[in-house]
Amino acid sequence: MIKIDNISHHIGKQQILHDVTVSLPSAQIIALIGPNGAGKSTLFSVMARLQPLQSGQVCFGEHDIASCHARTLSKTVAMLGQDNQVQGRLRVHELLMFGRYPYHQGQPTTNDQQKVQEIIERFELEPLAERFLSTLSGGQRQRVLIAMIVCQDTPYLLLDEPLNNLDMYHAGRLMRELRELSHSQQKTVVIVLHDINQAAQFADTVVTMKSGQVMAVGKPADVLTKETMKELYNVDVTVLSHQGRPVIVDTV
Ligand SMILES: Nc1ncnc2c1ncn2[C@@H]1O[C@H](COP(=O)(O)OP(=O)(O)OP(=O)(O)O)[C@@H](O)[C@H]1O
Repeated sequence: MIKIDNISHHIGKQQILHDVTVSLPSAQIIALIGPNGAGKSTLFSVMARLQPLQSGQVCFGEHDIASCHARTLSKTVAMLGQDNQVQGRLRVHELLMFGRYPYHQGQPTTNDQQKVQEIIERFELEPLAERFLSTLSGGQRQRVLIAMIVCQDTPYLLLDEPLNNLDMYHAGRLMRELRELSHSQQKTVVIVLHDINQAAQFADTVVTMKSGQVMAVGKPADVLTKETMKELYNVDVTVLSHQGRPVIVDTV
């Protein structure tokens, strides 16, 4: 379980997060949704200790981020941010091996090589494995970055808009792979999504955020309602149902 307790965060004089308190269940896909500027990325940065914890507490299972050793944290939580700079003169398989760094500390073992190969196959990256990152398209680069995060093999993954640049096939493939990882390997995947229907189709739990606060937590069918969409995005929608899950149609 991820326990987020009373997290407030200021940047300069502006308060970005207001007493965020939420418990997120393990071994699930948890979609974090909300309008632009709601504080989703800021919350992720605080959780992954990329920004200092100003108040409150975050625990990934038994690990409290305030006291957790850096190497332990890097084996516990992996995060894909929105602003990813990658070194173009690296080949894809070399970048994936970077994801294994917390384990090999610069000296990869056969186990690390096997893990990288497994992820290359799982994410259908064989045709790209020898390519330099500088030669990849935006969507290909995004797929490789996500694969690197998965190579880190942490029980908790924080993915900030991973579907950016992905076409319909690769977006669906990724969401299915993440669901498989969460259910068969008990990984807890928290994923910021702007595509509400991806959240509706794949999430086990949906968390909504607005103005630096958590508004609701629950199953997609309970949270993704006409009223919630109006409150969050000021958009009028029709909510249909497909195989027991909501489908949101913008009806403006
Ligand atoms: N470095 C910064 N300096 C000042 N304000 C910032 C900074 N970083 C973020 N903010 C502000 O904090 C608020 C929350 O931003 P954040 O990136 O966390 O939102 P978000 O929910 O991830 O948005 P989006 O969906 O647009 O990615 C926004 O109002 C943003 O302008």
